[in-house]
Amino acid sequence: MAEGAIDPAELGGRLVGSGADEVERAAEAALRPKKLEEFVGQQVVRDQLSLVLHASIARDAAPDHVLLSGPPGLGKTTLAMIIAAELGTSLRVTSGPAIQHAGDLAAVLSSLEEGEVLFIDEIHRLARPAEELLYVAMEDFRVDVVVGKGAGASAIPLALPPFTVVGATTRSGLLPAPLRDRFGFTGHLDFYAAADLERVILRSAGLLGVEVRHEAAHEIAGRSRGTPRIANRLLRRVRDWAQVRGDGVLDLHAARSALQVYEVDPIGLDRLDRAVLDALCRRFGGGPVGLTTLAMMVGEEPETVETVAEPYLVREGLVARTPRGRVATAEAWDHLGLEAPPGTWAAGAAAVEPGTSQAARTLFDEAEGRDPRP
Ligand SMILES: Nc1ncnc2c1ncn2[C@@H]1O[C@H](COP(=O)(O)OP(=O)(O)OP(=O)(O)O)[C@@H](O)[C@H]1O
Repeated sequence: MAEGAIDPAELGGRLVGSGADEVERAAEAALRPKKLEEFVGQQVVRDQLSLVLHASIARDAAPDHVLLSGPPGLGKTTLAMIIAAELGTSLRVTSGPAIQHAGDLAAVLSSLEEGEVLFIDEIHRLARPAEELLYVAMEDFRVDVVVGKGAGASAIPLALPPFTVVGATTRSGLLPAPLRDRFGFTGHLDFYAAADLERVILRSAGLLGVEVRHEAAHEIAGRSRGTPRIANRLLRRVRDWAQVRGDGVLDLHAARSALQVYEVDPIGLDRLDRAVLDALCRRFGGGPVGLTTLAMMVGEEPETVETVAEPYLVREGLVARTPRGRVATAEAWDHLGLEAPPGTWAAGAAAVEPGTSQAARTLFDEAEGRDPRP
């Protein structure tokens, strides 16, 4: 690597993608809040959860099962760890995709100790037989162990000690109602306000032992897509820049220069996001255009465009999903510094319906199976 170059290998992917790989998870571990009071923002969920936990501690009983829903990188795993820590118990971790058969889940459940917290990430991806086993375990603290095969098979009930399931999901709409109903408390994590992300950045900078100016924290927060994981990731990249090309202090100049190197624009769009907008507006006159065609134009798989770039573009009101395909909103044209020509969807939609971005968000929420935001 050339002297002064910044190595993006640690990222293992997109700088502003909200998922995380193994390498990144290790970097994140050091920055995780350990107590509820250190968990920044999400005031409503924090208050509600605090009541659930303190009541259970006062009663000396395992709390109700907890379901945490919300997009990736907003703190579901962190909250699960905090729940176990606040209860003074240990956390067992598994995930929907890791459990292939009901027997795998039975093995995990039957090894739980009294009061332990079982964290099931991506719980909406559990296979149906495992789901059914989980209902019974959550409700009756019992698993039925099947012995033998075929007509001679019998189920031997095995009592489990009281425990608490913390389920995390990015798609709560996909959870079957019987499973959702087994959770006594559901907390929905929403994207963070910029002021909260600034606090996340200042806290993380303290833990990393770097000096960050308020204006720099503000700048990074504004480009972090409402997501603490991205805020921490951008902070680490700005730290790299400051150490390699600056004087080690994370000031506004360092923040802007580093984020320019990584092509993260002032509202947090990266190269793929901009390529999608560009193709939509310049190549397809603002759409509507089908996902496959759009993906082909930007040289990506349709799934990548749909799951990686599109959610944020839709949330920001730059792209709308209509029954006839993707369309660029007036905000998208604006962001690219272009004027929506007459006859485009944006020009027409803006004239008919002034709250274009709200309309786009509503479409997105409906597509995600969530209630449209007010
Ligand atoms: N409220 C918060 N305050 C401070 N840091 C936070 C907060 N929420 C998340 N973080 C940080 O963001 C990173 C990602 O959080 P976490 O892994 O808990 O997200 P997640 O919702 O479980 O994501 P995924 O669904 O991808 O597993 C962690 O490093 C964590 O420390």
